[in-house]
Amino acid sequence: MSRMSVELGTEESRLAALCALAQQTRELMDAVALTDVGEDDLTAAHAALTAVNERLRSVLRQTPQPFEIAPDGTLRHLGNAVTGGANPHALPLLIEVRDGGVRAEVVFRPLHEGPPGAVHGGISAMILDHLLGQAVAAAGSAGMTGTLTVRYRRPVPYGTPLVATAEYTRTEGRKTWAEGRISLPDGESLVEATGLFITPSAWIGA
Ligand SMILES: CCCCCCCC/C=C\CCCCCCCC(=O)SCCNC(=O)CCNC(=O)[C@H](O)C(C)(C)COP(=O)(O)OP(=O)(O)OC[C@H]1O[C@@H](n2cnc3c(N)ncnc32)[C@H](O)[C@@H]1OP(=O)(O)O
Repeated sequence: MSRMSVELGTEESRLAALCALAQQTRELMDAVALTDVGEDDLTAAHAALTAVNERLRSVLRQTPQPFEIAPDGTLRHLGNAVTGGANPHALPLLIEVRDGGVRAEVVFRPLHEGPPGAVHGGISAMILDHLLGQAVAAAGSAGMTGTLTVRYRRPVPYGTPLVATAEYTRTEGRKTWAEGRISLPDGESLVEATGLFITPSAWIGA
């Protein structure tokens, strides 16, 4: 039996197929947001999607893909709304941990529109919430967001490569603070955030 035939049909192979479906779904959502086809095409697409929807709903989980240890030993959360490869809502954001902070390259899409021609402020806040949370987790103080303060300095464009970064700042007991921003590649900051994250007592057995 070849190595390929052993891997096919494993859970990892099924998860890869699920992530590919999620990516196709993102592209579908982008197409729905931008399509300018006529009513006949819209009606036909609706019928085709109804059939796909019914097929997928024939077997449903109670919750999205879990937070888990991947076969390569890394933590992953394929169901996460910001980073999850299996979640069509996620960009998905790929976060690197480095130099005492976290960093991700982001290209927002027309799907994320808030004010005409710019990204919705809630979407920017969501990305920063997650990135700050990841920065405190990387510093060893994982927690839930208690407060998030966002300063919107410039409209955030979609279709443009941007950089999002965050760093741990300090800890007092179960409270940890972090700060971050979404910037243009030249470093100009568009949105800045500070956040307080609280480690629930249950996570530390306190
Ligand atoms: C075993 C599992 C291990 C898991 C490991 C995970 C690894 C992570 C890896 C990768 C990270 C990914 C990154 C994700 C990022 C995304 C994060 C989100 O979007 S989180 C969703 C939005 N946030 C909520 O839904 C919170 C809802 N609120 C709560 O659950 C509680 O209120 C909580 C945990 C925040 C606090 O509850 P209490 O019971 O633990 O804490 P009390 O005892 O009430 O307060 C402790 C101290 O904190 C202050 N405090 C509490 N809530 C506050 C708040 N909202 N703002 C300011 N201060 C607050 C209190 O005044 C108190 O301060 P004093 O000690 O008296 O000085």
